[in-house]
Amino acid sequence: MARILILEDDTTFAQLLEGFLIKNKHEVTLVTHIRQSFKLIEHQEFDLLLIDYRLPDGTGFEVLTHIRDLGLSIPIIIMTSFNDVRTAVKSIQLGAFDYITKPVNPDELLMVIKNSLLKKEGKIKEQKDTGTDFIKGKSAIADKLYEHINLVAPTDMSVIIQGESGTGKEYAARTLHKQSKRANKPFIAIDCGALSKDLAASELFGHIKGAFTGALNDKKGQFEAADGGTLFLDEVGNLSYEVQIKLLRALQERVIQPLGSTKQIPVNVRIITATNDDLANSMQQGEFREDLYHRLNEFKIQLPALRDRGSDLELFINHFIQLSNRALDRNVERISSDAKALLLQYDWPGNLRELSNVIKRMVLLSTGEVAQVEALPDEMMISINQQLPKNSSSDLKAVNESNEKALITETLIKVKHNKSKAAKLLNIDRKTLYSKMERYGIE
Ligand SMILES: Nc1ncnc2c1ncn2[C@@H]1O[C@H](COP(=O)(O)OP(=O)(O)OP(=O)(O)O)[C@@H](O)[C@H]1O
Repeated sequence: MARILILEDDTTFAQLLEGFLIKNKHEVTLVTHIRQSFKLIEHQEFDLLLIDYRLPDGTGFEVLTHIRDLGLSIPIIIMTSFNDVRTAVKSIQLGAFDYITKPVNPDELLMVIKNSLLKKEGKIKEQKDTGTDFIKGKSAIADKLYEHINLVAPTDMSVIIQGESGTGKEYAARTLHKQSKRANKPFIAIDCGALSKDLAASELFGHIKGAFTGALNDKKGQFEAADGGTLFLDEVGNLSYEVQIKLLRALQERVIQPLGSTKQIPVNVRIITATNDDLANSMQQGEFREDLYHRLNEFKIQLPALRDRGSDLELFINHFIQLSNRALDRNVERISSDAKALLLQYDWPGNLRELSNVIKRMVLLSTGEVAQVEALPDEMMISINQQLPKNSSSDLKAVNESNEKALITETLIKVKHNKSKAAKLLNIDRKTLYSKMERYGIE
């Protein structure tokens, strides 16, 4: 049983959710506005927040930032429409545990809630710690990436890992650590995006009792905790200017000074940072210190977007199917050709994290050995169609055929593969529909 706060302004949907979660033995509180949720969070304890992204008095981001500023560690799940997946992915950077796309599938929701609660209790080991769920890929771009990783890993150089959200920056940082001389010492990952301005310095460098209101005991900072090992600073661009100065000093002088203390503590830490913004740009705008940037950027690794990884996409699809089969006790052996065609066409703005979520949902919804297109979010098709105008082909026949194929597939999904209905909507007869489906290889 968990105490769940639902923040959702669509009251009918919220009540449906409430009923469903109560049936599954959770305790539920419903609110429709952000300001109501702030009041409740201050006075009541919750195990989990389930938040709609678009709300009447703001967005889910404001709740995430508020929770972060309060220093609370309640898992937050953002509910969003498929079209907002880019924003949902951003919410993960701000500390959300996960996101779920609307229309919410009940089984998927229960799975995400269960994972969040287990993670909160520390009952699931971070998957990222194990070596078996990691794959490299076989594309030319992956070869280049691992060539760079292998080159720089054994050195003590500071590395900046740059890449869009969900491309696997933390995975890459762990790989660098594992392949370094520091492998037997700690690897500590800090999400700078989820740290409030006030807490960041104390988290990194520690504090002594009484250093500020609320500092009831001495606290060791992560720099000290990572001594001898690697400190991974994710979303480093979010650190405030004051913390940037302290960080630079720690790197240059190899000592840290906990807040409120006069003691200098020597530290030996390798720094790996990650960013999905262009730090060079923040630097030009005066938001990120140039001296710190150069100190962090002794070597840069660029992680490719999933859409640019060519044949790796199929490898990752199969990999995530295997992982999801294991986690969800399913037995999906393959995906139908039209589902596969969709997965290969989509542009994956949320990269590997989004792919992993979509596949997990697909496997969850597939009870047989073949995952069908119905197990993919309908909106994915719409999004693919919006991508189509980018097709720069000057071959009119090819463009027409590709549009026709997309429209037929989309309609079939809409009518749940009822061919008569699809033919009617498309304004063609059934026979023509069958022959077109055969020509385009639509199952
Ligand atoms: N090489 C890999 N092999 C298998 N799975 C991977 C790999 N890299 C990333 N993933 C998957 O993608 C998810 C996102 O990876 P990760 O957290 O490292 O991305 P990120 O770029 O650090 O994201 P963010 O920008 O949001 O911080 C992981 O939880 C994992 O499921």
